[in-house]
Amino acid sequence: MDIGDSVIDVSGLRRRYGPAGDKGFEAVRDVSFTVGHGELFALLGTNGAGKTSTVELLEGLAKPTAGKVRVLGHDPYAERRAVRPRIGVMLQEGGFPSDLTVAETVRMWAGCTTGARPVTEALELVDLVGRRDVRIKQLSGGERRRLDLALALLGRPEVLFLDEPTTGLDPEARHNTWELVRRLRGEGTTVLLTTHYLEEAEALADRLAIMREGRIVTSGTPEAVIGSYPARIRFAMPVGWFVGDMPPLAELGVIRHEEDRGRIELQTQELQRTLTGLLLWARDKGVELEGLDARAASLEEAFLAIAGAGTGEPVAAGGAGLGVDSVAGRKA
Ligand SMILES: Nc1ncnc2c1ncn2[C@@H]1O[C@H](COP(=O)(O)OP(=O)(O)OP(=O)(O)O)[C@@H](O)[C@H]1O
Repeated sequence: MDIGDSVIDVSGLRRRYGPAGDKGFEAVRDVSFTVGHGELFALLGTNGAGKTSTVELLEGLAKPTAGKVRVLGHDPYAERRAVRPRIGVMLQEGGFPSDLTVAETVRMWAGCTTGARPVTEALELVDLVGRRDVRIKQLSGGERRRLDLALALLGRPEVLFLDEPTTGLDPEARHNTWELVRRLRGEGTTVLLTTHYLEEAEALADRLAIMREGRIVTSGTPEAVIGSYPARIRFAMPVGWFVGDMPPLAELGVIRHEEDRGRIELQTQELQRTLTGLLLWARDKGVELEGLDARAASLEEAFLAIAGAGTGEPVAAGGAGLGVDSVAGRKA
């Protein structure tokens, strides 16, 4: 399989809990996306947005109410036997017998896995070799999470589903997990990640989708999603100078500005143009822009604007349509 071939293909996916009509609840509403070979795709959204309900359909754990799912070219529910040995699944709750040790658990799991990695290799991947003889019930929450990951990786899966893989991990363990996920992706593993950590999605994802109320409301590369939100320039005007002394803000590409006790914030979709205009003006007038700070929007800002908005319709940034689409783009 070549890079770019689609490994996960989802179209018109719907999942309803309970009966049709008012008594039931449709958690996934017409979701479509593809994930290419060796790509890392992150599914984001607030609690209850429908991420787990979607991922469970991809893992073959439930049958969609409507729509199509293909993983490695197969229907993961109807053709579970063809798909299951080639995927690795890290659920939110592992739920292992708590009296077994770490090594016993991995060995037990390996017994049900074709072509399993040796126990030590699996534990090395997640830095748990030193904890191999500890009982599951004595592990910390973060250590259990790492064991969940080791088990998901046991069969050297071609497709890896990671449901909030770093929840409860300390910063070092989180960064180690990121490195491992990057390495696996570098080796050609396709990864579908759900996470509440936006910096995790920003650091790892080739593309991401933000869900709200069962629908994908935005998708694209992290750069494209972030780029559709305005950058901000902040500074303080020296005493005696006012915004009105500057060139007309619209001519500098400013789409919005705020002023609070001499602190100015300019928002722009054209950071370089606005900043250049501002700095040329300041130099010409000999104005010192105190505490000057210019930065692009963060994924967090974009996420809050998109995921937090009230309706099920695609969200507009600064009044304009987002226009961000699922054009494939890969991180180097
Ligand atoms: N078995 C179920 N029966 C009825 N409703 C359910 C069931 N499972 C989930 N839901 C509902 O479906 C919606 C989507 O839930 P889901 O777990 O997919 O969201 P999520 O995006 O994964 O949330 P989180 O970030 O909290 O894990 C929620 O409103 C939830 O209450």
